[in-house]
Formats: sequence, C-alpha cells, structure tokens
Amino acid sequence: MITIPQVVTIAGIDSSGGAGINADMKTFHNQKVCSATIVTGLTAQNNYGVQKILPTNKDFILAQFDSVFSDLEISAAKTGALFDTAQVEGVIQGLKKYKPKHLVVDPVMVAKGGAILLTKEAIDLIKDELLPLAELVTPNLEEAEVMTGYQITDENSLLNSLHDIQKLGAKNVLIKGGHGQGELVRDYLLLTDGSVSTYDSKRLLTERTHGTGDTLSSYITAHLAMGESLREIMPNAKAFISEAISKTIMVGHGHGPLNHWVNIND
Ligand SMILES: Nc1ncnc2c1ncn2[C@@H]1O[C@H](COP(=O)(O)OP(=O)(O)OP(=O)(O)O)[C@@H](O)[C@H]1O
Ligand SMILES: Cc1ncc(COP(=O)(O)O)c(N)n1
Repeated sequence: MITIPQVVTIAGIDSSGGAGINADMKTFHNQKVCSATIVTGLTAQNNYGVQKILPTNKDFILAQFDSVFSDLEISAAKTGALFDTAQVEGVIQGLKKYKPKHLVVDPVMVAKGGAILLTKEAIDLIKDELLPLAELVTPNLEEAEVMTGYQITDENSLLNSLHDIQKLGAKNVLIKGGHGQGELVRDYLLLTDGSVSTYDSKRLLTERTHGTGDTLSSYITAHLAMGESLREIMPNAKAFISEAISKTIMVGHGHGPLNHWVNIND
C-alpha cells in the first residue's frame, strides 16, 4: 500500500490549461501529491487573456466541499480565483466546517492579460474573513496594494505592507516580486515570529509566465502537506518556478504556460 499526501485546490479552470486549477494539478502531480478540486468557475481563456467567466454558485461549492472532505484525507488546501461574494461566502463556510490543517490563500485578483477576476465586495470579504483562516497568503505586488489600500513604491512600503496584511489575520505573508523591476525577482516572506526573509532569483526575460502565481502557491501547498516549514520550502519553490519558466515550452501565444514536466523525467 502506498500512502500519498492529499490536497485540494479551490480555484477556477483555465480553458487554455496554463493557470488556475490546471496549473495547480500539474504542479501537484509533479511534486507527487494527490489533488482534489473544488471548482469556483470556468473560464474561456487563452494566453492572450480571459474572454468569459462562468462562476459556480455557493450551493455547488458547498456540495463539492462535502463530497471531497467526506472521502479524502485532505491535509492542505489552497484557494485561487474566486469570482463573487456569494462564492467567497461558500468557500469560507466550507473551510470553517472542514478546517484543513494547512491553508494557502492565493488572492488572485487580476489575470496576466489584465482582466479583473474578483469584485470589490468579494475582496473585502476575503480580507475580513478568509485571511484570518490562512496559514499563508501570497499576494503579488498589485494584490498587496489592493489589500492595504496604498502603493508599494520602495522597500519601506513593501515591508509595511507585509505587516499590514499580517494584521488582517493571515499568519504568514509572502509578497511576490514577479511584477517588479530589476535584474532580480525578490519575494518577501513575513513569518508569525515577525522575521522577514527574502528570496531572490534571476529575472527571466520572457513573457511566457502564465500561471506562475498558481504554480508557486501549489508547490508550497504540496510541501506544507508533506510537513515541511515555509523556511524549508521557499528556496526549493523559487528554484522550481525558475526552472519551469526557463525550460520554455512553445504552447500558444502571448503569456504562454510554464513547463510543469521539469524534474519528472530528468
Ligand atoms: N520573470 C520571472 N523570472 C523569474 N521568476 C519569476 C518571474 N516572474 C515571476 N517569477 C516568480 O514566480 C512566482 C510568482 O510571482 P508573480 O509575482 O508573477 O505572481 P503572480 O502575479 O501571482 O503570478 P500570476 O501573474 O501568474 O498570477 C514568484 O516566486 C516570482 O518570484
Ligand atoms: C482560472 C484562473 N485562475 C488564476 C489565474 C491567474 O493566473 P495568471 O495571472 O498567470 O494568468 C487565471 N488566469 N485563471
């Protein structure tokens, strides 16, 4: 008998396969954890942008929670794109009912092509009620600005944002630097003990970064399910994402998808 960590992603499906649940499941498979899915919506989407969204409703989200959690032994969960207030309520209700040991909240708000994936009321609910359930929240620079209500213009304002987002209730906060400038991509991690660590990688000069946020947060979720700490996980997560970006696969146009086969057959 083989036992394998079981996780669930609560997110949307990307018809082009590069982001959302599709990226999550490929990452989970790569890292050898078994993944269930709670679908928050379908997107008609490609590497140019999001053309249409069909959200699932609160009842159906709760039905999926019951189906998944009454059967599988879920040790970690992550949330990705959530599209409206009612379904954020459903996700919060489901998480409060089943209390997964680890919860990573990836507050997906804007897709690479610029499409807004989340309403303003839903953002408030995420801040007020979802973040306090999170072990880790992983905003990019723009999402951190939306959460705090002020702009990140320098390292000082970035450090303030880390602390202000932690005050919203998330135990640990990771602000990702993919959308920044400069030769290095620097991610900042604030832990519960108040310490801040930075993780640098070479900025890869490519547009083909569809699903980087999903891939990073699912990598972290997989390793939390394996019992590792965020300090242990982060250097390996950065190495994985850099490799998945740099070993480009030529699929589609625009912001093409990552290579989720890295390390599998090496
Ligand atoms: N050009 C790049 N080169 C190297 N690493 C990158 C690059 N872009 C993003 N990353 C890494 O990918 C991860 C995701 O960062 P990013 O800031 O792109 O998140 P995100 O905006 O949520 O992603 P997405 O746009 O897919 O939603 C981070 O660890 C970041 O350091
Ligand atoms: C269903 C879904 N979830 C998340 C994203 C964000 O990913 P990206 O910003 O890389 O396009 C997306 N585009 N689609």
